[in-house]
Amino acid sequence: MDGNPAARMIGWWHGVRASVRGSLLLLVVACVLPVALGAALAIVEAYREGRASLFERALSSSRSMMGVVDGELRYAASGLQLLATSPSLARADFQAFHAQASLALAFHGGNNIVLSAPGGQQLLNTLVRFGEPLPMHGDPALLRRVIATGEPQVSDLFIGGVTRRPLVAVEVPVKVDGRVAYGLAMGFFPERFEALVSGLRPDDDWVVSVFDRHGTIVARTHAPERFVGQRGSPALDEAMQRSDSGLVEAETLEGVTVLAAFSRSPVTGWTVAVGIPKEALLAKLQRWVAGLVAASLLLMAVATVLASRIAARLARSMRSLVELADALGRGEPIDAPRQSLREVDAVAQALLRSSNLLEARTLERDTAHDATAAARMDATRMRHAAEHDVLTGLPNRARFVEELEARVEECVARHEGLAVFFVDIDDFKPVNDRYGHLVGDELLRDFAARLKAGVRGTDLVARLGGDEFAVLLQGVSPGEAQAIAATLAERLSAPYSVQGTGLRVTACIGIANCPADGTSAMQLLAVADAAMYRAKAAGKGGYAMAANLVR
Ligand SMILES: Nc1nc2c(ncn2[C@@H]2O[C@H](COP(=O)(O)OP(=O)(O)OP(=O)(O)O)[C@@H](O)[C@H]2O)c(=O)[nH]1
Repeated sequence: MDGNPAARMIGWWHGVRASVRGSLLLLVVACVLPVALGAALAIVEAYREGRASLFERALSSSRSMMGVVDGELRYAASGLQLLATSPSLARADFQAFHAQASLALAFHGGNNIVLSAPGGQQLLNTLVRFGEPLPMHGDPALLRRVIATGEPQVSDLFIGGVTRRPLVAVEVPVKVDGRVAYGLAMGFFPERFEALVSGLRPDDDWVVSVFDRHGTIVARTHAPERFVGQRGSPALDEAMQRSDSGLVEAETLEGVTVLAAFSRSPVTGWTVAVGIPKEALLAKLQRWVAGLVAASLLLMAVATVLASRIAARLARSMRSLVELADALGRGEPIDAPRQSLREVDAVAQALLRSSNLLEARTLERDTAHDATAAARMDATRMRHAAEHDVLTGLPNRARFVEELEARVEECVARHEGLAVFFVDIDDFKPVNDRYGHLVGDELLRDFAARLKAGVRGTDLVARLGGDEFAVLLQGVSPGEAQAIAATLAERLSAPYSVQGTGLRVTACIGIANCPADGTSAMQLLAVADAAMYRAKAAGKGGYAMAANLVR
């Protein structure tokens, strides 16, 4: 048993009796399947690349949005720093500063400007008319950081003291005589940042969120009223805690699966996250897959139809070849009409040539056979004519002598008895003379028949010529021969009726016995002839043994 799987496979393949149609369909599947698989792999690869490219776009978008947010805050800080140098502040002329701050606010996207004492008491708020009572600083921690560092600071999301709404602020220190005398802040509503990042999105589906240093949503392009103030989705939140920028597949707070990228600002510690719905990518993939499936099915259908047609055509051609071959096998003449397939046509023409050749050979053989049969018939006829008498149909002298020679040899070898009768009609000439030769002929035929009927079927009766006949009796003793001759002479002398004429003739029989009277055909015939003459001499109508004359 061959253990090689490849050899076993080849062996199995050779053992399979497949139809043309089945083989062609297998070919179709074998061709289409790898193409479809290749296309599927290409789609998967394209999906991977598309995913990577989307991540890349999301990341670069998050960086550029972060830059814009940073720019806005920086711009606010620089505006505040400029405002902080106002002589009105040095003079503590807050009313004049209120007017200056309100004017400066118009050049920024901020909501208000607030001046606070180091202890947290708001001294001035552009949202409130000068002189009216003011609340405490909304984000005391921010003020403390500003005082502690002497540098501009950006807040986290907090609830504004006047607006009672979530907002963020940029605050700078106002130094008088070298020490921080106030905190000057510009507040922003989340909508300001929403507007900034929204304008940078290439697609409205993109979900962009701006987070403060603690991961709280400061602004959001989608449903800000629901989610500002909350933390991001757990996966994104976790990723943002781990690193300053990165990529993550996560669900938004609404439950939409997105490919998200985030970047943290090294300046403010804020983070911008951009989420691109995966659905768009999947929809594209679905379109590709649907296209691939449709193309594969179409290709398969077209190929199957073509294969079926080719198979049907081949099968038809093959069937016609089988019919031709069967007809050829039966030896029938065949007609091979032109086939549409070149190879099949070549076989059909070859079968036609074979048929023609076979027909020609058969004709030749039949002709030769007919000639042989005719020749054989002629030879048989000639042989028969050469060995038989035309009138009576009995073997003639030559045949009788030939047979006698053979039988004599046998009898001598076996020590068996054999007798030869020489029979001659008495006074036949007068019959001819009186009744004519036709009557004579008829009488000769009747005589021959009676002679034949008077001996055994195995005995050979021959006409030697004229009115002379001979009989060969094998296996008889001289005594038996004599008895047979006596009976025969008796029967032969009974009246004949020829053409309505009653005739009476007798015959003389000369008997020679082998081996007593001779051991050769000619010898025995001559002895019998002599005995017959002796019988005639004795008075006709009798028989005579070679040695003795009886009656
Ligand atoms: N009708 C007919 N006659 C034949 C034929 N052959 C020989 N003969 C005749 O047979 C006759 C024989 O006569 P013969 O030999 O003289 O003998 P026979 O007349 O019988 O006289 P015996 O023999 O002495 O008794 C001849 O007249 C032949 O012409 C034949 O085929 N047909």
